[in-house]
Amino acid sequence: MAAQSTLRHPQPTDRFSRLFDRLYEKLITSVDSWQHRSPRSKRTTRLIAALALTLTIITTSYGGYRYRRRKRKEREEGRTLVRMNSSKKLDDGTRVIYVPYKDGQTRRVTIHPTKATTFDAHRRLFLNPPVQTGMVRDPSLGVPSSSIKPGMNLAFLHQYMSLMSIMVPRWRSKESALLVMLSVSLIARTWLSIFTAKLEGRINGDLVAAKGRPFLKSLCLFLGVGILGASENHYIKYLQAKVSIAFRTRLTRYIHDLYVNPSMAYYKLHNLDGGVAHADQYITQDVTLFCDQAASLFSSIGKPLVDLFVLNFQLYHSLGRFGVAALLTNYFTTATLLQNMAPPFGRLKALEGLKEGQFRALHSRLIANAEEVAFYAGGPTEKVQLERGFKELRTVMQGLYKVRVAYNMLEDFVIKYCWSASGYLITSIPVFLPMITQLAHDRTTARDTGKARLPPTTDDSSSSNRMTQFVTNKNIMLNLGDAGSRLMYSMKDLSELAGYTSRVFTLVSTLHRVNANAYYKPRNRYPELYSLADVDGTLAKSFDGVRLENVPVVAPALFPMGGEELIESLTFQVKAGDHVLITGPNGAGKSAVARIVAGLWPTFRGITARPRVTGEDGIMFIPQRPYLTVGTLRDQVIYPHTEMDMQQADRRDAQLQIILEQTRLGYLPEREGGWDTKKTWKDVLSGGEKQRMQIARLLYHEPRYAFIDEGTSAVSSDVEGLLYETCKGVGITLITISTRASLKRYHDFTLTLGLGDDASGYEFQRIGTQSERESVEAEVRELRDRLAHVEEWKRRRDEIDEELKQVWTVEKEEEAPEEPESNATEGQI
Ligand SMILES: Nc1ncnc2c1ncn2[C@@H]1O[C@H](COP(=O)(O)OP(=O)(O)OP(=O)(O)O)[C@@H](O)[C@H]1O
Repeated sequence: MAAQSTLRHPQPTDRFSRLFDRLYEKLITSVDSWQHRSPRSKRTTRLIAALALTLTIITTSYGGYRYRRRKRKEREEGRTLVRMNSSKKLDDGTRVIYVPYKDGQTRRVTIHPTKATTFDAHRRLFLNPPVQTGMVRDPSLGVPSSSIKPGMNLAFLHQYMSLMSIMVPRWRSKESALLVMLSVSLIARTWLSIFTAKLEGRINGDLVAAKGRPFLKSLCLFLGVGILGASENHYIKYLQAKVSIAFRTRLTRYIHDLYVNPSMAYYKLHNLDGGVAHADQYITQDVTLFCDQAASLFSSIGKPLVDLFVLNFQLYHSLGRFGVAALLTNYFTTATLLQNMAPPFGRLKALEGLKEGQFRALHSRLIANAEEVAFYAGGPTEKVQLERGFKELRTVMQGLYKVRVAYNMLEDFVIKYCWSASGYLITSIPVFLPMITQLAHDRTTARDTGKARLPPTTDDSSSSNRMTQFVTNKNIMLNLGDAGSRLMYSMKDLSELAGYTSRVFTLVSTLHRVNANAYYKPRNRYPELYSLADVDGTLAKSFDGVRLENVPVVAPALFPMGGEELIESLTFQVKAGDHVLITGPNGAGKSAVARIVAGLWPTFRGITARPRVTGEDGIMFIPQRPYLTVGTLRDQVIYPHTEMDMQQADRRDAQLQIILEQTRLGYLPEREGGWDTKKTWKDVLSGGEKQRMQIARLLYHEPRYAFIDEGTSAVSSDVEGLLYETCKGVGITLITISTRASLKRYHDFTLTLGLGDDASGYEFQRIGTQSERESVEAEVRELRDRLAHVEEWKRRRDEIDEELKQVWTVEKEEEAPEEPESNATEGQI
């Protein structure tokens, strides 16, 4: 028979080849028909093609040129911005930062702010969880009740999924891609485990049957697979770390957007809401632990689950239904047993986090107030507090480790020994009871070899086969045991994750409550008077001036308690050019007025009106305690501007120098080594210098109105006057809070608080008017009257002393009756 020509197409036999051929023929036919239909000659076609090619080359080159030019410009801009350690802020709030990259290059990173619509959508998840989760207890509290204990329950599922919607915002996000890559790697790793188990089985089988060549071949393959397996393991760990960082980045940015924003949640959270103490610890430590655990969840739970599924499927082929059923029964029984005996790790972890935060806060406090404590020599007292904080933390930690060690012992015994023993028992089924698994074995072999049944075997080959099968099964069992134990261990991780999830969820939901002002009035009853659910006033921010109309001055209490009323109803107005001095005794509520106007404290009733913007052309507040920021000397003057803002405002260092001269701080740049010097300014500058620096800030920003709260109390009186005159000279309307009557000369009005018997009265007067003079005279008269009584009070005090002496003498005599008697006896003798 003639050999078939190799040039001839062999007849495609499979379905795929037939489909391919059909498609290919269709394509050729359509190209032919298009050529026949085209009226153009070959020359025209060539001309068009040449033109198209030229055009493509030109546009591509131009595009490439523009791309390179843009990149170069970006690099140059990046270098400048990196040098200035600054960032660009776009109109939509997007920040572009340039970070150093390899070999002096820079990389542009764009940070988009979280959209308002995203916050709106999430608010429902965080403030109104489904009823089934059991998290809604008291709707008036606004946030889900924290009384739900962290653990494996529906509340945890809801909390976890809500946080996941922040960390993986879209299917097409970078985080989704990372998770897909991680899942694929985990599946690949499982496949490699099975492959290795089979290979080991084959190596052992070849060894028993003394087959040299196949043995060496399998050994080489084993080494190759080993390289893949080892790299795969580390790649999985790398991916897991990347997922954790990506999660943390998303979550931290989201929390920062909620925490440090124009609604000043960073102030309100601690001073008004109180739902979360030590937010710093939540943001730094708990978020990190949560992200690490959440990222490792995919490996610690996802991988064992995939392993269990795939490996059980494999075992089903070798051990049959009976084996797998026995195996699964064993797993479920022990898993249920362990689950029921597991201590509440989630709750304990959450408690540990809380105590850790409190201990850290004590240390932060000591660092922040080191000088004051040192002056008082208060070290021993502070130490007692620190040790108390640590003792509380230690008690929780010890409790956690105690319950953990007992549980771990049980877990290890069950997983390592009971499971291994039952594993060996089940693996031996095909050896001792071949009839049970014969069917499955035949089916598997048929699939592997393509034959329906194995040929009859000799004794040697049958023992080699048994060896191969046993080692394969044993390895798969070991992998299965490992997967099962990892799943069991991860249950503990899961319950710890529940603790972190609960803490992070509480932080995010409380921040949502603060931002949305979600303090609802309770149904069927009145809210606490002057609580956050009882705010009926208005803060209007589009007024040229400062005006309070029937506003009660209330020192607020933490939600849901009611605040303390300092002044029942305050009304006054400050127009441009009318400088006002707010005065009165300590604690009368002077700074409270500034807090209400700044929007830190609520306007419970009435109307507060103020300019829209803070800073230039608006209003500025100089707080009682001077604040110095982290950064250069320049940053101290321009705060809250950054260097970038200063450039955009077209301001120069020379102008800053003039401002410092005006505040008598002109020597600072030279003394400190220039504008770019970075120091801990809080410790470098004296009390008076700090206050003068605050006035320098005022002169830099030139607002229309400025509240100065005891801003010059440490400044010498000659410089004080000069500072006030300079501020007035540049057109700033001053609203000064001070107890110094001497400051009246720089102001036009006084608002005196704390008048009357209960110190809740007030008076708003123009300085120098008849009534103001009369009220000052009345005050002086009152003081004189009081002084006139001093001699009388002294006399009365002496009388009381005399009376008391007599009482004490009588008491003493009554207390010691024995002594006179003995004296008398002595006298008689
Ligand atoms: N964050 C706060 N939460 C609750 N109450 C506060 C808070 N800050 C201050 N208070 C209270 O409000 C009252 C008024 O405080 P404010 O600071 O306005 O007094 P002041 O008149 O400025 O006194 P001083 O002259 O001592 O500065 C005080 O009784 C004070 O204890």
